[in-house]
Amino acid sequence: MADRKAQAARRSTTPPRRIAVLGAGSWGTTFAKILADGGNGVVLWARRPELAREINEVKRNSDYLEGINLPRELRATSHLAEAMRGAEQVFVSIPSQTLRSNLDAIAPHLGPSTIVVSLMKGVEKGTGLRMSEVIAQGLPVEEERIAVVSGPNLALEIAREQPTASVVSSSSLETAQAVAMAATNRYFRSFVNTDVIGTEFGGVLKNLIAVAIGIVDGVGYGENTKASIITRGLVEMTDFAVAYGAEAPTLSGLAGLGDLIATCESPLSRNNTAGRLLGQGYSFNDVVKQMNQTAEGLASVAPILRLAEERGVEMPIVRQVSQVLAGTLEPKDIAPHLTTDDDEPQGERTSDDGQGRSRTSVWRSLKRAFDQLRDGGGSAGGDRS
Ligand SMILES: NC(=O)c1ccc[n+]([C@@H]2O[C@H](COP(=O)([O-])OP(=O)(O)OC[C@H]3O[C@@H](n4cnc5c(N)ncnc54)[C@H](O)[C@@H]3O)[C@@H](O)[C@H]2O)c1
Ligand SMILES: O=P(O)(O)OC[C@H](O)CO
Repeated sequence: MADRKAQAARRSTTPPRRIAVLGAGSWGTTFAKILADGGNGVVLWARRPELAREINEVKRNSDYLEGINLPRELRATSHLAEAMRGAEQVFVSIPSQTLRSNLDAIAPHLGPSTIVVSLMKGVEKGTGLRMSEVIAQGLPVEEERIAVVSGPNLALEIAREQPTASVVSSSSLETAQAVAMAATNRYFRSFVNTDVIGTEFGGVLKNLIAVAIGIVDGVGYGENTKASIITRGLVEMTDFAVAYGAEAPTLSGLAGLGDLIATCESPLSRNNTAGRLLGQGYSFNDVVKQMNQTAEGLASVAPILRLAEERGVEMPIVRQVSQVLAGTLEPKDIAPHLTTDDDEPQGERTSDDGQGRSRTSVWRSLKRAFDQLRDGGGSAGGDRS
């Protein structure tokens, strides 16, 4: 309580932060609203001048957020330099597969202490890199000034100001806190952690499970099938992320389980919608043609399976999704029980008991926890306020 009061007092006495949001699609525009409603000075970069004009003149983004009134203080521009001038924090919200090609244009406008924040939930197809890794490769910014935001964040619900929480993660707790301070308002709360790998992979992997849920929904299966896929899906997500260095508790937090529930349950989810169309019998190409917004899961399936293979992680549900996308598995045959070629009954491996993880990943987690204790701290995973 005292903390909250101190925070509020600090907010009312500090001048507004200057913030740029790059990408005026549904999430970029919603996030710009979150930040503007948090008292920050926000400029939103839209590629199309007519969209920037609509946002400035009538405070609407009718293509992406129908019926939503945007804050009066929010400004938009189609000039990247103007959006980024003097920005302390730059939030990037464009499709993951387009990030790298935008970095050269962004780089010259970064200040020496600008924080760069990824709002994206995909991995790069060719390299399998997470978005924060692509940013680190392509921009002159140290790892400590890179953050990611991920959580159960369906844009339209938040644009309607429905209470929501999310996670800001950075290898620097100070950076995560600075971003979380900016990205908190009366309807949106940002928690922090330093598990960038877990937070980012949570957002990527839940998309793949949401495609699976959409597929079985489209076929007409009911709640048992979906609950089985969600539960087994969380095991796959945790096994994979831990094998790549994530803290297991992060996958049980907002950026893992939280986002998995939101995305699997909501018809607002584009990944879920894409899956439903596949389940109804549309081909992959038809689905891509019908989607007028970004469904990141479709591009992430192949690189995630490649990465899983490299570390010996089994991902039967994600593999079945890739087979449905390729047209080699009938949507009606997707099932959580197809986990092994072996007919022997398997022990149930849950996401929190560690038994399902390979010995190497359990060992890696233990070693990391031990190293943190030995080095006198650092922050473990889990969502912290
Ligand atoms: N919409 C959500 O609810 C939501 C929530 C959390 C995270 N995300 C993530 O945010 C990211 C953006 O998603 P979105 O929902 O805003 O997508 P969107 O399809 O609504 O908007 C994408 C935006 O990127 C722009 N864009 C497209 N190609 C581009 C290019 N080559 N260069 C620059 N800009 C380009 C488009 O003009 C548009 O403004 C995705 O990674 C998504 O997973 C979305
Ligand atoms: O619409 P989706 O499927 O991209 O999901 C949006 C958000 O990631 C939900 O947290």
